[in-house]
Amino acid sequence: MFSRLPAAALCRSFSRRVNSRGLATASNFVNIVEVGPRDGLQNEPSVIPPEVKIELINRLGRAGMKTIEAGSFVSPKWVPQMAGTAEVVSKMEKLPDAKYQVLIPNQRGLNNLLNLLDSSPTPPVDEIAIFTAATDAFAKANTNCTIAESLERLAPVARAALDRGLPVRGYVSVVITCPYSGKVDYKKVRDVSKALLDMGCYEISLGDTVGTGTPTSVREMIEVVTGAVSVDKLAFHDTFGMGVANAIAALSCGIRTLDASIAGLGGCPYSPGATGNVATEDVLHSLTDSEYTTAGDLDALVETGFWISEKLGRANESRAGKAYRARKLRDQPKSKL
Ligand SMILES: CC(C)(COP(=O)([O-])OP(=O)([O-])OC[C@H]1O[C@@H](n2cnc3c(N)ncnc32)[C@H](O)[C@@H]1OP(=O)([O-])[O-])[C@@H](O)C(=O)NCCC(=O)NCCSC(=O)C[C@@](C)(O)CC(=O)[O-]
Repeated sequence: MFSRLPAAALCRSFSRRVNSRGLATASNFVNIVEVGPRDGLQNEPSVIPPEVKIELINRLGRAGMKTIEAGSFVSPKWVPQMAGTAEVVSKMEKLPDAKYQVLIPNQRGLNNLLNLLDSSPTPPVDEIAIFTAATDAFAKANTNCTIAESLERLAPVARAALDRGLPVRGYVSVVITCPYSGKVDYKKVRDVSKALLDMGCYEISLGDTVGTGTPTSVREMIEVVTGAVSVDKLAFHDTFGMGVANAIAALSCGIRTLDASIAGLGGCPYSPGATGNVATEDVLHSLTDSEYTTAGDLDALVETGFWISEKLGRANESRAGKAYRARKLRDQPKSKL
């Protein structure tokens, strides 16, 4: 099964193309960005010990995830759960063939990261992600400023990060619906994506933060955005039950990077009513025996999904994870149960 092979092995069988981050890509190779340790955990109500976050990142790396968002350097007053990110990234196991990124909201966050890099013998992270939104209402709720103000704030952050050799990924939230101002104008998604690319972002992740997207609306949105932005620089991120269907719709439009979160964890604290992200296990399962290939050991990810769900005392939201676990229990000899 392709999805269980390491990325390097998968890529060898395709004509190689190297993107701006140096990762080998092929026309049907899908990069999955594992956002569980950041987006997945940021909204959890109880304090998660750093050792659990570190173990989660380590397990995801060992399960073959090639891009892992390890945490964020945001204000702890806004998102208390991410307060210990410096400790987490300093102590996590950093595998040489994986990329680790952190989310940065402003110059203060970047300075905190750069101080950490300066005092670390080896860089704990490889790149940063910056974020804004397609509506002023959401940008204000999430970052206390309008879109225009956020772009003004982020431009020097991106420049400084690039000067330090840190590639920058861009997020645009609420690309379909805004929880505060309703249906989103896709032209705004296009313009904000372009502004982030002009700042030097190597890729834009389009977030259906509320999770109201359907394959039809996702295609419509991508069609408008790709009028101005090259398609291989887009990624798709989803937070609700249409995630897998929307991910497949995005792939059919040429998107080759998908954000996903182990066990379907997460969501933005400033998107009221939204449930978790599309589960990594579900995305991997949906690519099984398909025209697409990806990295990641599905068995190890299923176990990791159950492990973190148990640690958090919550239900595992991955349908595929639950089905694989049930099958394994069914197939196990009775003596081992
Ligand atoms: C942007 C700000 C900081 C503006 O917040 P603000 O209140 O306007 O900023 P401020 O400069 O007035 O700072 C407020 C306090 O925070 C401190 N502070 C300020 N910055 C930092 C920092 N970097 N690190 C540590 N501390 C910081 C600052 O020092 C001050 O402390 P005080 O003086 O009151 O003691 C705030 O709104 C913020 O941190 N927002 C982040 C919210 C967030 O993390 N949301 C979730 C991530 S986005 C997401 O999940 C969506 C995504 C990306 O996954 C895609 C999708 O699905 O849509």
